[in-house]
Amino acid sequence: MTNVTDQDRVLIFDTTLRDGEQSPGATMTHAEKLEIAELLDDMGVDIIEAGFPIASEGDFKAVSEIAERSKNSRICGLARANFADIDRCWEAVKHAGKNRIHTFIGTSPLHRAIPNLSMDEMADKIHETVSHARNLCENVQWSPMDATRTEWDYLCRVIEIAIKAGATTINIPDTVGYTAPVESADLIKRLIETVPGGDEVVFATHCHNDLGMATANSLAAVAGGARQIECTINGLGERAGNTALEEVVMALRTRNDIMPWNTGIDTTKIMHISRRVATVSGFNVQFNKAIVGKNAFAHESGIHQDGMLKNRENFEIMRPEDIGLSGTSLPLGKHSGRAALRDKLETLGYELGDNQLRDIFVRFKDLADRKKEVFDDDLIALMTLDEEDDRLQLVSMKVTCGTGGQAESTVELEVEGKDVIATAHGDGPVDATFKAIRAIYPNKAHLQLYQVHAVTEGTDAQATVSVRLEEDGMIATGQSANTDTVVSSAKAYIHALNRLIVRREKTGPGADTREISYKDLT
Ligand SMILES: CC(=O)SCCNC(=O)CCNC(=O)[C@H](O)C(C)(C)COP(=O)(O)OP(=O)(O)OC[C@H]1O[C@@H](n2cnc3c(N)ncnc32)[C@H](O)[C@@H]1OP(=O)(O)O
Ligand SMILES: CC(C)C(=O)C(=O)O
Repeated sequence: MTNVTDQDRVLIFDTTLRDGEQSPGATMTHAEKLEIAELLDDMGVDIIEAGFPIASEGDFKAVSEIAERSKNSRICGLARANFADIDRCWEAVKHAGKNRIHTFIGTSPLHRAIPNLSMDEMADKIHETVSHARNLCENVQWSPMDATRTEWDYLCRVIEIAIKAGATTINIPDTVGYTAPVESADLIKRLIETVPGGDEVVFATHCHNDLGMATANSLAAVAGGARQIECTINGLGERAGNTALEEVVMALRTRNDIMPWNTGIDTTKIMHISRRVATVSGFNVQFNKAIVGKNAFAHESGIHQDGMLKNRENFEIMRPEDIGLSGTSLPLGKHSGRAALRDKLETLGYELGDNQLRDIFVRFKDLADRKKEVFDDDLIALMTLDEEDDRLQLVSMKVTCGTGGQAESTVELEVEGKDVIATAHGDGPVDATFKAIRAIYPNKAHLQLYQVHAVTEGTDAQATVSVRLEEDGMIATGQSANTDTVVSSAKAYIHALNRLIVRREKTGPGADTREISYKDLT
């Protein structure tokens, strides 16, 4: 085992600002780095790897300022195996109340070939550089890069040298995401047991996700005796990324029965920092990403929604509140059932009997078949529109429009039980459609208002159209919601006309002296 005093405690080492920033395109500004470091410090990250100070003036300044501002976390910088890197790193991290120099060199046969060093020459370099780092800083981490592809005997030898030279943490990087969970646990366990002094340092695990096993490998390493997990927010990092902080932390918390190790992370801060890192890095989180994906606590299908409404534990192993979300989301879509629809309508203030629910459910499914997600406004629009007593009903319509000529609209209406078709041309598809409706049902009503709102998000948003007609001082308004703006416009116009007809009738005999005349143009 390691020298972590509390053997149940796993240290969280966050490298979002170093390995995370190495994701092509994820570069963050100075101010953004300071903000993320503050959030990491505030959420209880034990060690923040704030950058690679020799890499650039900007990295040096960022690490220095993060070190100056740090409150609780230990601030660490990365350095290659040479004095210049280590000195520069120390210059930056020395401002922190708690600091660390992290120095590394590639120890696998492939990586030894890069600087063209023999095994003995590399061993000497490790001794020199770790000793140098330790003379500057009492907290030194050493990493044999590509450890999981390094020969066992050589790995033991160089780790022993680093420990003797003063390293306090030995990190075992799976640099190319090559290892598997069983191997990861076994490697750490055997290193701790075999390397002299192995039980006096902290062993750490640094996994990459090339085969999608970073989280599993990190947790297996902890089972093998590692007491520090290196990770990043949202799993940001080189290639397929690093172990995701939110995954290992929530896994340890949720399955503490079989993984009895704790972290110091305030998990309620996870969602906020995940969103900030996504924004500043420009790397959106995939919808189905564990813990922080948009769908991680969302249930659309009817059977799941019904189960959730009866008991959330039916389909949730964590509480969304534990990561800082306000609650579960039950988005309505084509897979939803009556239970979720009724629940949602009730929260919107609609109390429905069974028959009403049945009717609205049919209309809801019809809409959901045309739309990815049905939002609250969609439901309100569905509830508001009642087409029961309409004299004029839209049967079908077809519109041709574009460049090089007037728009043409052919509309088929059912007028008091009889189907009538008219074709008209106009200045755009809506104008042509209104003219076709007027050809079928002539009237002298003036169009006082025509308004379109996209009430929901996306290109498949529902367009809510409002139309106001005025005839002889009588005003009638109509509304409609549809994913097709022109269809929505036609329906709103027809809705207003229907209301006008009712108004005329309500003003008594003689009020509507005009005959309803229409032409069958088919
Ligand atoms: C697995 C990891 O994530 S390791 C960290 C990787 N991160 C980065 O590389 C990001 C920051 N890096 C940089 O800004 C630049 O690479 C710098 C400033 C560090 C170096 O830039 P340059 O001097 O132009 O070198 P360049 O990047 O072309 O090559 C890397 C050099 O470092 C050497 N090197 C690589 N790792 C180590 C090491 N651990 N110890 C000593 N030298 C090393 C290489 O052999 C090569 O040296 P050479 O130029 O003498 O052949
Ligand atoms: C510097 C080391 C720890 C690294 O990032 C890796 O090996 O992936």
